[in-house]
Amino acid sequence: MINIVLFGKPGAGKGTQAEFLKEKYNLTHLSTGDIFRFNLKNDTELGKKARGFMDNGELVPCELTTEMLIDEVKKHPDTAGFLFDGYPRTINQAEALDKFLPTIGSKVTATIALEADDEILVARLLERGKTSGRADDQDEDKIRVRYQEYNEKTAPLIGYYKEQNKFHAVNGIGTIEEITERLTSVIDNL
Ligand SMILES: Nc1ncnc2c1ncn2[C@@H]1O[C@H](COP(=O)(O)OP(=O)(O)O)[C@@H](O)[C@H]1O
Repeated sequence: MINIVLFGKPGAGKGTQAEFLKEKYNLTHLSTGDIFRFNLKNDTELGKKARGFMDNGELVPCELTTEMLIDEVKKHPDTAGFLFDGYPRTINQAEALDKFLPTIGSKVTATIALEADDEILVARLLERGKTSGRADDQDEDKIRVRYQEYNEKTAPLIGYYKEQNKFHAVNGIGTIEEITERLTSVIDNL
């Protein structure tokens, strides 16, 4: 089983690249953002609990997120592996994943970060907000909160995975195809 954590700031292109990588490597793509948005749209109990946090650009509490993620993983017992997109986003979540995966005989294979400058990313998000209907992409203040959340809570994961020799970074600026190529060359050399 190969488990890849796609890592990067909001707007870095994780979702776009995940679409290609899941096909190429036959992986199950789990995007916590997408799962939350599905629950929001369908007004589920989980959606009701997550809405306020998401609309403000804040992280949803870890217990809720981890429980949801583990439920999703368990739905795919026969998969060749997972592509985690948007999870883990805190040290607490990374530790939860490192505790859970061994219970299904697995582990994180590698974390790959898509890197890009903040100004480029904010511009991308505002552009996406024009068409995606995502409330958190339409307001610069909310975007700023997401970057604060990233810097405070998610950036420490770089050190966490570096210590485990599992951290790889690729340049996230270029055409979609160029970036896919950079990612596949990392994965093919794992
Ligand atoms: N691992 C997580 N932990 C807590 N909250 C999360 C997590 N993943 C997604 N969310 C919530 O969903 C929102 C949107 O997630 P996502 O689409 O991955 O965002 P982005 O485009 O900012 O990377 C986040 O701002 C957060 O509120």
